[in-house]
Amino acid sequence: MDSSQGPEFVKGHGTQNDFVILPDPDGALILTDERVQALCDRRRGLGADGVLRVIRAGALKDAPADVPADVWFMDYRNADGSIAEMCGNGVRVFARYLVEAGLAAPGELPVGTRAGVRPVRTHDDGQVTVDMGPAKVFAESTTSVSGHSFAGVAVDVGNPHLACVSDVEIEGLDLTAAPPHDHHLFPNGVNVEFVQPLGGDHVRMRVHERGVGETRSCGTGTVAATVAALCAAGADTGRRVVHIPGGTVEVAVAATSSTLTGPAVLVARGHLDPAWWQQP
Ligand SMILES: N[C@@H](CCC[C@H](N)C(=O)O)C(=O)O
Repeated sequence: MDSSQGPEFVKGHGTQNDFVILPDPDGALILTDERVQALCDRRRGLGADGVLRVIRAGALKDAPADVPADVWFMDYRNADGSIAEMCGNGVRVFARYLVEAGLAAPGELPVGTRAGVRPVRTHDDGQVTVDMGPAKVFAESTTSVSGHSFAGVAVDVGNPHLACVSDVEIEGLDLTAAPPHDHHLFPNGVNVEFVQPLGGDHVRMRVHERGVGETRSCGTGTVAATVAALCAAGADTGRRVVHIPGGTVEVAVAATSSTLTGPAVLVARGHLDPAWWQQP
């Protein structure tokens, strides 16, 4: 890196869930909560829902032991600086970056995450498929928004979700504040999805994300939404086309795993100003 330049960044999104990508293979950057918050701030920073640091698993102290040291690891941070175990849209954008940067060949590639290694496949049409691992229902719970009460299922997608299926018109829900949740069931917070069946395999979804707020899409959330929609239809496995404000993804749920397929777009590349990086 030229000493007159700050760290390199790339901006990208998956169905408008947007991220700042920070290439940092050896873990040289000191990625404080304050820097993540500033990077994600849409006025004083670049603006994003989260940060994806690109680091070799062997260079990250808290990488899970089952992630080989030479695998590229997605060190994900929410906009508030908090660490989350998994980010489904982020993994797609991360894989797109690895291929565009010449760090991985197109096609099948592994990505390390705090939920373990996730196999990813990049497609020539710009779509990316992630094997999201098992999505496990572990309880039932409730929340309430805009005067409506919602019953939902707690789903572990590597990170925690409460996915609520109803016939309520979700467009009108006020998601400016975090929906209330059971703190005993979700001691580390929760992502809350509101799911509206549209007929056939199609559902509409909105989400309030832990550590971010309402986002235009949440990949792990679309998996939780699909599990909940299948449950509501009396099924354990199947597929759903999930329509989120930022676009459309396809989710398939099998007995022991799930896949998420959707677009991944790189928007811009550049370098942070060195003075800004020192005092964001
Ligand atoms: N938007 C992400 C989820 C990011 C993490 C989530 N906010 C959490 O804290 O668990 C996705 O695409 O899955």
